[in-house]
Amino acid sequence: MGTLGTSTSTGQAQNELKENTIIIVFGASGDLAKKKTFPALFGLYKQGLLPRGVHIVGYARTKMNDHEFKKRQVSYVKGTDDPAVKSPLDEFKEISSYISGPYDEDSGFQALEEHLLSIETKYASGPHNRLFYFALPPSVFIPVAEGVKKHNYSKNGINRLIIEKPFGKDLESSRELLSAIGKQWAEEETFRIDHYLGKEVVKNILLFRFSNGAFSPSWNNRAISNVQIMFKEPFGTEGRGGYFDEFGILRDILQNHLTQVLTILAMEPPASFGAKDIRDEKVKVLQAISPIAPEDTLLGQYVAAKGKPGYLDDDTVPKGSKCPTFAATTLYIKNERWEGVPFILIAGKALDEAKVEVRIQFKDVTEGAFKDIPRNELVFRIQPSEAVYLKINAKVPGLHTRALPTNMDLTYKRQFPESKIPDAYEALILDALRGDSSNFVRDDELDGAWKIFTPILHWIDGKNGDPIKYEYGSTGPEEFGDYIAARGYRPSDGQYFWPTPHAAL
Ligand SMILES: NC(=O)C1=CN([C@@H]2O[C@H](COP(=O)(O)OP(=O)(O)OC[C@H]3O[C@@H](n4cnc5c(N)ncnc54)[C@H](OP(=O)(O)O)[C@@H]3O)[C@@H](O)[C@H]2O)C=CC1
Ligand SMILES: O=C1O[C@H](COP(=O)(O)O)[C@@H](O)[C@H](O)[C@H]1O
Repeated sequence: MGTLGTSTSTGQAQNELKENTIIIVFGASGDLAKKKTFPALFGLYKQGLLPRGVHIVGYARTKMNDHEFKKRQVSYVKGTDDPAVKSPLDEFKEISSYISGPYDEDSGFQALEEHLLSIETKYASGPHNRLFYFALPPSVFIPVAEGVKKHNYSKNGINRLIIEKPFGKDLESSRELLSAIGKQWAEEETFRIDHYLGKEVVKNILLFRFSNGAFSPSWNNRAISNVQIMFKEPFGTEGRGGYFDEFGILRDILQNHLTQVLTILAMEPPASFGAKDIRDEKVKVLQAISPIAPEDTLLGQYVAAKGKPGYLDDDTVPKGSKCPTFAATTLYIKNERWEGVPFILIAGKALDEAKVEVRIQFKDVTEGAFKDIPRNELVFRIQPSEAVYLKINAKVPGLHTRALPTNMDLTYKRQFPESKIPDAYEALILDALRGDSSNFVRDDELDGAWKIFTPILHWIDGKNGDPIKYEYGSTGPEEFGDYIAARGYRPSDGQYFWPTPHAAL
């Protein structure tokens, strides 16, 4: 079986950091570091996938002693330890350390450098590599990128920089960010992470599309009516309101995660599965999409219900904020393959369930006996319970002629019972260590995505488009059903009776 990414042609990852490597996590006191970055690093460590002799260094302003840092660092790591034996978790804590310092003063980076050098004296001579991970708010990306380049850039080894989204707030600020960081860091050194590109089912879309000839003839506007890419979370901002209110659901989820998924669904076959060819094709999709129109956008904000607080009840949210916590918007790709097919992006917080999925709805069967039968749908369930399934109509067995929508089902747990589904952050950090940027966001992809979203974001920031209230724990604004119906979506559940006089026996 072939593999994707830079490992395809050579069978070997390129410029892999195999030893003498320190991973430095900025923002080590924060939510992302605690919930995702450190657990992913531990996951890789446990599997023996980090470079030999690796060290992890956390950096942030918060003053913490070693004990406090390590307690926090592993607070989201799953599994229990047997206190009688030295566990991988103990080892992981031993190779980790913490330095506190500012993000905008030389002194902090100088202290960090001393610490890094003291670790490196224990390494064998030869190149010393450094992977810098920015688990930071974008407001400090630039000073930290500059400080690190000035004081902490390894002179004799490989340096890499992983930066978290959101990359800016609109096209202009994103370009400023790109340009400021680009002055110090080469594009090949910069890995812009969008963790949805590390999710197993998202990675499967490429393979599914381009290795299954059965689907190629119908992957276009002749067969497909509409596509929904939907993100649902059953909890609200809960303490992250300060961050969230500045960005809103469009910048938090739609402009990056869902748009990235869209490009993979819609791209033309790449010349190869190398990083450049894949990203070239994704950029072409973005360039073929017009900016989003306000009339194609439905905005919502959750209110208190079922004993749960509303968005405006969160102390970290400014009073009277109009920030959308739910959005549905429709993108049209102006090319021969996709002309006329609505790609509906939907994301909401505090909804009725946790679910992220892509739903590709095929057109009705043409005139004739089955013209009213439910449509086929191909669903990629990204999470939870990863699956790909195709809704098809089948005759119910028996002496009657009744058709029922049923599923051809590839549920991962059933189909691959032995396989562990990797965590997205584990997969992407490993890619960065291996120098494979296929699943990271290139500068022109970012530019393309911001061009599509900036006008609607400015329109919303100008206090236009009052969000519609929806209850915590609901399916979103009541208008949502009509919104997707108006864009061609038809629910496909229910039974179907054969349209003949002796139908339902
Ligand atoms: N949390 C999550 O689930 C996800 C987050 N992200 C992205 O990761 C990045 C970090 O997110 P998250 O960890 O949630 O954010 P936090 O608000 O927890 O910030 C991380 C750390 O940065 C420092 N910090 C926070 N605000 C400021 C500020 N205004 N100026 C300087 N330093 C500040 C704090 O450390 P100290 O004060 O100690 O220096 C904090 O611990 C963001 O870009 C976010 O969009 C992406 C995907 C998921
Ligand atoms: O980037 C973000 O993603 C998380 C959801 O990530 P998931 O892997 O759990 O689906 C979201 O909660 C957060 O608001 C956003 O910044």
